Amino acid sequence: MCGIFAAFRQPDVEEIRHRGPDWSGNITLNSTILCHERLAIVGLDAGAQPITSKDGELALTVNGEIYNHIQLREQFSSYPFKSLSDCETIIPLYQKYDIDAPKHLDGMFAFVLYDKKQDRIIAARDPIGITTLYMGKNSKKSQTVYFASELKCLVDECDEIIAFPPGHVYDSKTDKLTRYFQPTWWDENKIPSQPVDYKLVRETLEMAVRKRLMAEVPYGVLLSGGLDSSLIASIAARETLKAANYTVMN
Ligand SMILES: NC(=O)C[C@H](N)C(=O)O
Repeated sequence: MCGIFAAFRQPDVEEIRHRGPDWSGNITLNSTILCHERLAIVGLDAGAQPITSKDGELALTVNGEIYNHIQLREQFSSYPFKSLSDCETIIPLYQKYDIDAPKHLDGMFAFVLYDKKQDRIIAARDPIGITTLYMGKNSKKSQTVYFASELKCLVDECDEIIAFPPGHVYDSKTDKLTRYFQPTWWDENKIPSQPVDYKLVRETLEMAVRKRLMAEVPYGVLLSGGLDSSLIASIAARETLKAANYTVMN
């Protein structure tokens, strides 16, 4: 499991080292530090983080898997990607959409992006909070904001800590958290009138499992033994076999 840590306008701290374990990286720009402990899943050889933009003005640290990264690469075909990392697609998304960037991601993620020119930090967490992220402040350093995958990175330094709310984005420019995930089904007045379409349920579940199998490393399924996990395991097994046959035939 990857781990991230960021201290906006206050470098220091080493508490996330135990995660990864494939790579440890950090970058300091102005007085902001971003750290990354990597468990390599996609873009194995060149996906080390923090990732920077070509001009070095943007730096990014991510714990997550971006399922629509191939589509995003196609969308930003003129962006000079440095790696095959799924996470690098967040940089051109930020350049185009600013704090709306997370709206265009399909995945589980927690990321922190630092914009050097603006001395600005953006952080976001996936729509339902699959990936952990905490945010902290220290009342004696009013300018400083901390982010980390684990609470223990922040407890010694911060006197105010929150679990970063799922589906939100933080912007240091306004010092505000904004909800970006606003699904239409949240409107309690919208009661679906369509009868259940079991074929659609099946296809949607299959698609959901398939897109999570994008790893370039071996994977497994943690089973509780109930109906849901058994279904997921059987779809995963079938999809893996299909992919293996396809690879052999080609
Ligand atoms: N695993 C991660 O959280 C980061 C990225 N998806 C990688 O494969 O390196």
